[in-house]
Amino acid sequence: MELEKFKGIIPAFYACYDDAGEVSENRTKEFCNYLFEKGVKGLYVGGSSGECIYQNLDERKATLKYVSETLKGKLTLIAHVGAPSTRESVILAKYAEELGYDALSAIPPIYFKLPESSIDKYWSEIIDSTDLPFIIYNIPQTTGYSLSMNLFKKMLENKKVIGVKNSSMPVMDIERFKACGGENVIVFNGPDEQYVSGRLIGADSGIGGTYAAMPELFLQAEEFVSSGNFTDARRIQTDINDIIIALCSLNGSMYSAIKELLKLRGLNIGSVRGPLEEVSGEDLFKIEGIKESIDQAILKYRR
Ligand SMILES: CC(=O)N[C@H](C=O)[C@@H](O)[C@H](O)[C@H](O)CO
Ligand SMILES: CC(=O)C(=O)O
Repeated sequence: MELEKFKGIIPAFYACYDDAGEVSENRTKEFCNYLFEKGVKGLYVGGSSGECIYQNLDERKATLKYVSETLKGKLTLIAHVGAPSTRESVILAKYAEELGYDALSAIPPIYFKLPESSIDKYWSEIIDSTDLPFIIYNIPQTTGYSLSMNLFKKMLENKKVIGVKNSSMPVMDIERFKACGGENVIVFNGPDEQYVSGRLIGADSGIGGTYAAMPELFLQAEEFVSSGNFTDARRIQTDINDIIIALCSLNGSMYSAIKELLKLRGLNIGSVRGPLEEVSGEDLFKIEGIKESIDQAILKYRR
């Protein structure tokens, strides 16, 4: 399996809505082109940032389709197909394969706290439904399940499993998954606030929810890491973290803050879907300052 195409900055794609809150073909395609022009490696479509659990099957399929129509063959496309039931996940997986996606990914089952045997079965049924490679999504803070080394090893016995996107907070988890998987397995850094440390401890690549808000800064961080310039890598991580903390300190959800920020950066992809809340009142004005910080950080490191 050729893993190079998965190595680089892979933003998690946001849900793109029109002003009435419906999935928007135009805005989805505009967002695709925006990120392509920034120079990212690929996209992770339909995950947390894609508001997957708030969209029905048709809406998720539409988004997968618009993205592949715009970027197939141009960027590495990963389809997140995790859904409440195995049945729906398999429908999405087969559809992503038809559309030419490069890989599938899924969170563990949500809502019921199921035993590990059910998680194994869930992922395996998705994997068996197509010929695509599969990336496990470990995100204990939202799913309540923390991937065990046992299940990780067991999943790796299936050659279609190429890696894990690890969003748990201890960077050591990345080191452990990498030590267990070795060279032929790809570990993606999840927490954007730890991109640099994740890469240093063994992550081969990154998939993140705030990359699309400031792709320039993550691309620059990656360049510092890969060229061994750790002083600047650490400095830019601090600038990134100040920005993420500012985005998360507003009323409303982080995704709403990011979408308002993107409007100031010249791209309108609508707002968020309830129960996610919109940023409102005084806090809306603070986003102007966050945009300034991003602009300044971009200039600071540009040579
Ligand atoms: C818990 C969560 O959503 N994690 C995302 C995925 O790994 C991250 O990319 C965050 O969006 C990011 O680190 C900001 O906190
Ligand atoms: C990485 C992320 O935020 C997502 O799952 O969409």
